Amino acid sequence: MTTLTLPSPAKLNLFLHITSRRNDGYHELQTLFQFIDLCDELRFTLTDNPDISLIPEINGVDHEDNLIVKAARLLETHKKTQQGIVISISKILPMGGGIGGGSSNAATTLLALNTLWKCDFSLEALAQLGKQLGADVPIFVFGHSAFAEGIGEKLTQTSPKTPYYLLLKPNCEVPTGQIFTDKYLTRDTPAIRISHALKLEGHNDCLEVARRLYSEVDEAFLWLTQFGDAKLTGTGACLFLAFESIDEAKRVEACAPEKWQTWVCRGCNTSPAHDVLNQWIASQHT
Ligand SMILES: C[C@](O)(CO)[C@H](O)COP(=O)(O)OP(=O)(O)OC[C@H]1O[C@@H](n2ccc(N)nc2=O)[C@H](O)[C@@H]1O
Ligand SMILES: Nc1ncnc2c1ncn2[C@@H]1O[C@H](COP(=O)(O)OP(=O)(O)OP(=O)(O)O)[C@@H](O)[C@H]1O
Repeated sequence: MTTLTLPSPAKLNLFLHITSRRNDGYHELQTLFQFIDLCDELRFTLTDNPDISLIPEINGVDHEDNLIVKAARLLETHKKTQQGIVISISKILPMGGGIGGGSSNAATTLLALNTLWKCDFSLEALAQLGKQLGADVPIFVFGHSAFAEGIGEKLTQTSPKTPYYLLLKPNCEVPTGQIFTDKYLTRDTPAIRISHALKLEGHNDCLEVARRLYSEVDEAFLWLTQFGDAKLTGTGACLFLAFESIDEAKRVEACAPEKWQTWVCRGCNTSPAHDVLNQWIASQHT
C-alpha cells in the first residue's frame, strides 16, 4: 500500500498592498509571501477503489466543499492509474486566520496526487490549475517565498530573512470576502518595485479595516505593538511579530493573555511540503 505523508504549511504576508480593483471584483495586490514551519499534516494512501475519502471531515465544511476534496477532483480526470485515495488530515492551522490553511491543504493535495496518480503536471501548470480554488493556492504550489502581483499568482522568487515569529490568533475568524468588500478599504496604494519589496518597505492595507470591524484584532494588535512592529497577515485575523532569537519570541509569548492562541515559529523560504515531497521522490528512485 503506497502512502505519502506531507506537511501543509501556513504562510505570512510580510506586507500586503492593494493597488486596484478589477472588474470581476477581485483585487490586484502586491505582497511578499513567506512560509512558516507551522503545518497541518496530510497523509495520502492509494486504494484499489476509485473513491476520494477524507478522514476526519472538517467541522462545518461539507465534503465536496473541502478544498482538499476540490483539489483531488481537479486532478481526478487527469490520473493515469485506476486508484482512488484516502486522505487523513491532522489539522492545527486555524481557519479564517489569514495564514492560508485551506489553500495550503489544497496545494499539498495537488502536489501529492500529481505524483501518486502520475498526472505529470509541471509546477506552473499545477499552480494555474489551483488558482481556481483560491488566490493563495499558487504560492503554495510554487513552494518558494515570493513577491506576488496580480491576484497573488504572478510570482517572483525571493529569499527574505528567516526570523522567528510570534504568531497570535485573536478570538475571532475574519472572512476574506468581508474585508475585500469593505467600503473603507484602501485600494489605490501606488505600486512599488521589487527592490523596495525586498527591503520590506510595506504595510498591510487590510489592517485598519480588520481592526475597525473586529475589536479582538484591534486589541491584539495594540498589545503586540508594545513589543515591536506588529503586522497583520492576509486579511487577518492573525498578527505576527518578528524576533532574532527564539528565546525573545518565547519571552513575549509567555506574557500573552490566555484568551489568544499563540505559536512561536520560524520563517522558511522553501515550503516544507516541497522539501518532504522531494525527499520522498528521491527515496522511490533508490
Ligand atoms: C488575502 C490573501 O490571503 C493574501 O494572500 C489572499 O489574497 C486571499 O486568498 P484566498 O483566501 O485564496 O482568496 P479566494 O478564496 O480566492 O477569495 C476570497 C474572496 O476574497 C476576495 N479577493 C481575494 C483575493 C484577491 N486578490 N482579491 C479579492 O478581492 C474576493 O472577494 C473573493 O471572493
Ligand atoms: N481544508 C480546509 N481547511 C480549512 N478551511 C477550509 C478547507 N476547505 C474549505 N475550507 C473553507 O475555507 C475557509 C477559509 O479557510 P482558511 O484556513 O484558508 O482561512 P484563511 O487562512 O483566512 O485563508 P486565506 O488567508 O487564504 O484567506 C474556511 O472558513 C472553510 O470554510
